[in-house]
Amino acid sequence: MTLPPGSALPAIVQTVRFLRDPTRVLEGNRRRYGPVFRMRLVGFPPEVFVATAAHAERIYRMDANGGRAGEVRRMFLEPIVGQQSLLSLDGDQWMRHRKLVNRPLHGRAIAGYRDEIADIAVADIERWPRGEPIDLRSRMQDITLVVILRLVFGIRDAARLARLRKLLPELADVAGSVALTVLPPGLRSRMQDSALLRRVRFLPTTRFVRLRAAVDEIVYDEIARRRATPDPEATDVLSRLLEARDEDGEPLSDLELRDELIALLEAGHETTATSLAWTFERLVRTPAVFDRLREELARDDEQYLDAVIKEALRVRPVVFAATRLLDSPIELGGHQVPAGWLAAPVISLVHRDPDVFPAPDEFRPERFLGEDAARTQKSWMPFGGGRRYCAGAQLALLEMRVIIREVLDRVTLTTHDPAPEAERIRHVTLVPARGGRVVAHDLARATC
Ligand code: HEM
Repeated sequence: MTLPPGSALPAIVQTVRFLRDPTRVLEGNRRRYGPVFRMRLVGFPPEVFVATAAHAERIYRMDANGGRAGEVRRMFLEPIVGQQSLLSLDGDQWMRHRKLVNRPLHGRAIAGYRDEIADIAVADIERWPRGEPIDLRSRMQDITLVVILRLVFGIRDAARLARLRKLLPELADVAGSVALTVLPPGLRSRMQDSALLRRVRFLPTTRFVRLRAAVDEIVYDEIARRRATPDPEATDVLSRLLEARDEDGEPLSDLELRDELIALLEAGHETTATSLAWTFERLVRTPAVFDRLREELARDDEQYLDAVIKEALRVRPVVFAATRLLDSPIELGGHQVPAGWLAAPVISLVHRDPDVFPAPDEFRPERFLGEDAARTQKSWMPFGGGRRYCAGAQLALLEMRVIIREVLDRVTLTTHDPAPEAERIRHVTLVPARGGRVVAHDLARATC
């Protein structure tokens, strides 16, 4: 059996092209080589990409045995999320964490969050300037950051909340900056650990270490305070994790709790904010859908809202691939993929499969309503798949539902530019190149 087909261009050329326009490169490769193709990206093992739900499913099935997602993510995320979180662990350790973290992030545990998410959103929307362009992605980041700090970290103290609201975006920015991520991991950690280099202020590692230390000080102090005075009524995720015990009756250590909190923030804050920004970016450019959504919400029917959210996550999935590192070889589409390779279901390509989603570039929430909905099920994977399926998917969908409703209850949004915003790569996500720019108008004034 042969290796999957792919470009013979040098890795550096493939990488530069990919970073400039990932969707176009991936689409181009699918057209040229079919639904299973290989690429070389600088600094990473050889990688196979797949573009159909059936092939993606085969890769997700490796989660039980032979596919490591944690090791892949550590290549990007270890400096910020550490080694002891759901994002970065594999094997039995990962399973122990997953069981403990799943409980506070599911079903009834988060159902009670609705009102608090709405209050956080309303407080922010009230402050939006009216009649001038705003960058929706950063507005949404503000909202989803406070949601995580209050409902996941359980922070109530206003001064502490304000401090983390300032520090965390700065930390995320420097952690994801090109200057830091291009450094090979070994060199990066030596630079971070060197007392001498830490005095060189302009180095990205110096700024990163300083910010991480400032955040850690607050997070560890919060953990210590809450251990000292547990509140049995508290419903935030940290309070529940402090109570949680594994099968051997062991709690999570302070280090594990720290890594887990930062991982939930890292995985859950920008992804949700960007998905919301894309949803509005699509809505303002598809007036018929926007009008129908308003009408259905006025009737208090959320079915169409759910379809809008699904369609936005389909046509603009923020995480474009759910990558695994292969422990053992796998056969994909008649090709042999060796152990040691990366294997990535490309979510954005699966979501554009024209056999499942006719006219895939159109924003058509109706695909997810009525009889059509059933055949989309296996091919809709914005939250990944297999055992590593997003642990915060229910919370993310709840946030999106509540925040969109609160926005539409208060303002109407318009754009002067009918052209779609381009996709720009940021860390492992695809964000709107102009930040999801819209103009907000007070509802009362706009409708009179
Ligand atoms: C719309 C928003 C979100 C999107 C699109 C999203 C997407 C994803 C994707 C694609 C993965 C990788 C799955 C895989 O490898 O198969 C993932 C993993 C993860 N997500 Fe999300 N996510 C979102 C929101 C959240 C939120 C709100 C949280 C928690 C507060 C969260 C926590 C996690 C965690 C902990 C993982 C790692 C799970 C594991 O490996 O066991 N995510 N997410």
